[in-house]
Amino acid sequence: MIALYKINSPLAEKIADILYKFDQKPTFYYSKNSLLDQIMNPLVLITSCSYIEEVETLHVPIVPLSINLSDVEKVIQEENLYSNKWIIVASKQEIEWLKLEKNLSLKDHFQFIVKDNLSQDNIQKNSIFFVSAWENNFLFPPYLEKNIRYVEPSIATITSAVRQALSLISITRDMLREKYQVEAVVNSAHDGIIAVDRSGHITLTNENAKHFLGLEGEVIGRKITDYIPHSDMVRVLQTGKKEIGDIAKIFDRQMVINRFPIIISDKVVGAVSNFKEITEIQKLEMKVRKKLHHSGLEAKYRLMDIIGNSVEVSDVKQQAKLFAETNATVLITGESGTGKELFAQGIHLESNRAVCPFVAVNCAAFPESLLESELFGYEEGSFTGAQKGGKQGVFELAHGGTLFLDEIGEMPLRIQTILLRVLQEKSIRRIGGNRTIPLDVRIIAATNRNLDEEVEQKRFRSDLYYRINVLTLELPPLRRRIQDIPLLVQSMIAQFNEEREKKIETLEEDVYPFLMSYHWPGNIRELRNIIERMVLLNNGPKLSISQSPFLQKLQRKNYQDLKENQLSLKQGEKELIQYALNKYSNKTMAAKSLGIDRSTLWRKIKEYNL
Ligand SMILES: Nc1ncnc2c1ncn2[C@@H]1O[C@H](COP(=O)(O)OP(=O)(O)OP(=O)(O)O)[C@@H](O)[C@H]1O
Repeated sequence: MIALYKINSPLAEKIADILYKFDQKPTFYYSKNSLLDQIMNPLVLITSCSYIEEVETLHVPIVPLSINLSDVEKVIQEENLYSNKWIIVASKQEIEWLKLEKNLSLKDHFQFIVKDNLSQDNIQKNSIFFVSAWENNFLFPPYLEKNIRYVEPSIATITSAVRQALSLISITRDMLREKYQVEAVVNSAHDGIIAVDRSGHITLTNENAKHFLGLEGEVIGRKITDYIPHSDMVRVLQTGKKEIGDIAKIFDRQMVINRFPIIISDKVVGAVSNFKEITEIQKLEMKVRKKLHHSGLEAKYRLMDIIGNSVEVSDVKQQAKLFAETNATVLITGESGTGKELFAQGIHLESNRAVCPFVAVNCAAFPESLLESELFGYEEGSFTGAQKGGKQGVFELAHGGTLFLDEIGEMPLRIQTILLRVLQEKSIRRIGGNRTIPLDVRIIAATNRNLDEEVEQKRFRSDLYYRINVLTLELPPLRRRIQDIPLLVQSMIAQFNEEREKKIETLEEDVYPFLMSYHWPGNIRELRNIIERMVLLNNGPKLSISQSPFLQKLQRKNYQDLKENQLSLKQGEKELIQYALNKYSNKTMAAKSLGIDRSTLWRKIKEYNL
């Protein structure tokens, strides 16, 4: 909107007509107070240059309107006033304005008198007085009436002022939009933000900054050093250098502070600082990790979900529970497929790190160079093909939680050395980076190798071995816990039924002896695979050997295995007989299920002391 300040008729009507042509509705104000009540955005004032000082303090754009010398010359020409002496009477400001005009042929012939200095002494009767239209309330002596000409700004002058006002409105609108945008950004930030000008006066701040710095009331325009006597922003103003990640105390709170110079045309014109409480960053970090954690960095199995009632498994579960209460590194040993990762997850979920990420990495799955970046991450540009912005390694992803290093026995010696340093220093350095990132990660390592032997063979660092071998969990192979097979099988059938939409109820009883006498080199993973294939290929309610080529194969394989290894054969036979005896209270039935006669069964019972 364009407001007209202290503009009387007939000039007011003239300006209003021009404004209407530009689709603008004129609004007239005659006192500063009425204007103060009405200030709205974006508002531009058109007023005589005589009143500029009056309205300057309103901080709205002003377009000065004045008569100009060509307006005066036009009157001279129209009335042919060439023989007279010409005096221009106007306010001090308007005269200054007129004197600035250039290239006018008659300029040097005018005498300028500020209206307040007009007196009998400087009034010469034969002069012609050109009085600015704004000064029409000045009282001239009656005998001079005929010598007075009131000069108004021409249509061209007014039109140019209106055009100026319109372009100011559009600039103001853009500036206001930007201002609101900056305010919204600054206020929506969780950081404290404060900016100062070249001389250290505060030009902008948000509520968080006020809160952290304990600022009250209007602080804009005040010196930053009034509040923070040794403010580091003063140094940034002097050096023009940004300072990132400074850690300092502000009123007992540990803050991370960034400071940036504001540079225009190579000159430091101010500085801006943002700061955040370290605890806030840690909370955010935790949130991000939790989010990541939900997208895959999560443990699923609790210790109580691990199936098995055998003494062997119950003991290990008991031990794992105790380990979960500590923060110490755990080494889980056991053959492949015995459930080492399951136990690692169980310990994590039982520990006070349960809400934080559980990250598993298989050290045997990566070539040396990739394993290093997988574990410790890398900085941008550290090698060809490195991801923009760098990449977090699993150590960083597991911060606050547990990192499961599976098959640690396969880790190359060079990486073992880095890992040892990380465990000692509790911090990592990304590849190609020079900053140290402190971390809180619990390590659970697993191996199916004999690490003592690996150390002896110098394939595993002894110092790393001692470091990770604080608490050891030894998982029994499946052949040493065959009593758990029926339970495992039932739970697997239930799971595959759900996954494959099948309705298999159980396994025929006569299958168990074969499953229980097999030596299971692949342990539970192998059992799982076999059951899964059987479920896939059967539609009846029960899984039986005759329906399953896999079981038949297993039967033959079992026989061969037993033949190859007399010890296993004996052990398998003993366990098989024990199973049959537990299962059938009647020895005839037990013998029948084993495919032997009663007397052989009795002999075996004696032989194995059953
Ligand atoms: N007690 C259990 N109950 C049910 N399933 C189990 C049990 N233990 C292991 N499994 C299953 O066996 C498979 C192998 O388990 P896991 O990966 O934990 O073994 P691992 O010892 O870590 O093997 P590897 O040494 O090969 O990495 C998984 O599919 C797991 O779900």
